[in-house]
Amino acid sequence: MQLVIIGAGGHGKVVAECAELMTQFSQIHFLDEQQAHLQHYPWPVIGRPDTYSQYAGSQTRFFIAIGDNHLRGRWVETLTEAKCKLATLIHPSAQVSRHSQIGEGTLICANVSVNPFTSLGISCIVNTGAIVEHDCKVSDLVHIAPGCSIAGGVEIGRASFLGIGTNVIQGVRIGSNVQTGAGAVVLKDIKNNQLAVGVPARVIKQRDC
Ligand SMILES: CC(=O)SCCNC(=O)CCNC(=O)[C@H](O)C(C)(C)COP(=O)(O)OP(=O)(O)OC[C@H]1O[C@@H](n2cnc3c(N)ncnc32)[C@H](O)[C@@H]1OP(=O)(O)O
Repeated sequence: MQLVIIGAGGHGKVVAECAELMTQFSQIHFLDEQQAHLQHYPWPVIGRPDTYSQYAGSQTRFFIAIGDNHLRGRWVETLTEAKCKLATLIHPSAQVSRHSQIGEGTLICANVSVNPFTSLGISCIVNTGAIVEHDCKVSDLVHIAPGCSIAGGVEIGRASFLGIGTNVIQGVRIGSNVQTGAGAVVLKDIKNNQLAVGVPARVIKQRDC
């Protein structure tokens, strides 16, 4: 099975290394706009993203290594319409409960813990060292940045981004397209399309839908 990763930026490197450590892909390639500048990579950059269909087939899995949640979502739509299959990548050092559900195209990075009866949607990023406790519902396209701790029974809506080191107490509901700042401590619900920062987290801005 070969893996074709769309996006060879910083996040792409983390994705490729995770895939390499999983040892189930015979080849790992990138598609990126910056093909000419990335020849030093250990994983070849074989074309631009818009050439993806050339690589589709039963022996190929795709992974979208784009940090922007909304842009990643557009790629999910494109690849799904083209019937391209997405890989789900789980770093060997991660602890993922067998009683949790992980959606297609999701990345679980090094030293992450996902506890029982938690579900993660399609094309989420659970970044390095994050903890997602029991009974959480994490919707599609959510990014949980490195070092976040999400307590039990938390809900996180579509395409939200929890900034690095965010802590969320149990039972909180975070809407869709929410962003939290680095180090935020979320003690109460956050509605859709809001940016919240600080300890405790307070909403400071509306985000574009
Ligand atoms: C592997 C990886 O690298 S994954 C990526 C990890 N990266 C992150 O998690 C980034 C998180 N980003 C942040 O925390 C940013 O500071 C953001 C998104 C909150 C900034 O949002 P912006 O809309 O640009 O806000 P801006 O910088 O104008 O700040 C607005 C106010 O919030 C304050 N503020 C910004 N970030 C924070 C924060 N994390 N905590 C507390 N206050 C903050 C600013 O000081 C400013 O206050 P002021 O109005 O009193 O001067």
